[in-house]
Amino acid sequence: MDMQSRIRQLFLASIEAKQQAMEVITPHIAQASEIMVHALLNEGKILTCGNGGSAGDAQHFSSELLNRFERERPSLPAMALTTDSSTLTSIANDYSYNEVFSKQIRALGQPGDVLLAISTSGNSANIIQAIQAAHDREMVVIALTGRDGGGMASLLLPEDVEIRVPGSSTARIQEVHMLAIHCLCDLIDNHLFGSEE
Ligand SMILES: O=C(CO)[C@@H](O)[C@H](O)[C@H](O)[C@H](O)COP(=O)(O)O
Ligand SMILES: [Zn+2]
Repeated sequence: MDMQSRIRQLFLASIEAKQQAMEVITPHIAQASEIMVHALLNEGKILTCGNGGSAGDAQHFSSELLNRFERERPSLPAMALTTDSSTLTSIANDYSYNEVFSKQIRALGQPGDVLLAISTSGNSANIIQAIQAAHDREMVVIALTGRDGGGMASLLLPEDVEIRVPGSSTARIQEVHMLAIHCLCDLIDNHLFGSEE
């Protein structure tokens, strides 16, 4: 296959992944945005984590809250747990890579805060431990997953929300995760600062 055909094929696969996901995850994105708005209105903050591309997604979301999304508005409290290399390397070195997020959550998480936990497989051990730590700190968990939700899905409590993207390609699931994150930013801004068409 030539390069341009391959690129078109990838675009079409991404469009199809988004169309399939739209039917399934729309209500869960709405529910997740309500939980985040409730936390932000009650002095809560949002902590985010993920590995690889999902670490980038976690940072993408927190920067849009901390700085701005599409309009001028006050900064909102969010923090990615993926960025402090001293903390990450020392926890991984002294304890285990599986604890790089959970240890930070046990220190920073407060009751009423939200954890946005991102994993396409739902099976990354450090994300699973992050969810356990968030529950211990009485935080609500929003899980962005894929495939069958993995170990993350079975850990969630009734007050948590899973946004599970159908499909099995990590790349396609990540592309839908990014759209879901922008939906969350849009819904949060509209709720807190008035709707914009
Ligand atoms: O971005 C990509 C693939 O598109 C990779 O970096 C990918 O995020 C990494 O392999 C992650 O470690 C996968 O973890 P997870 O989504 O299963 O939790
Ligand atoms: Zn990637």
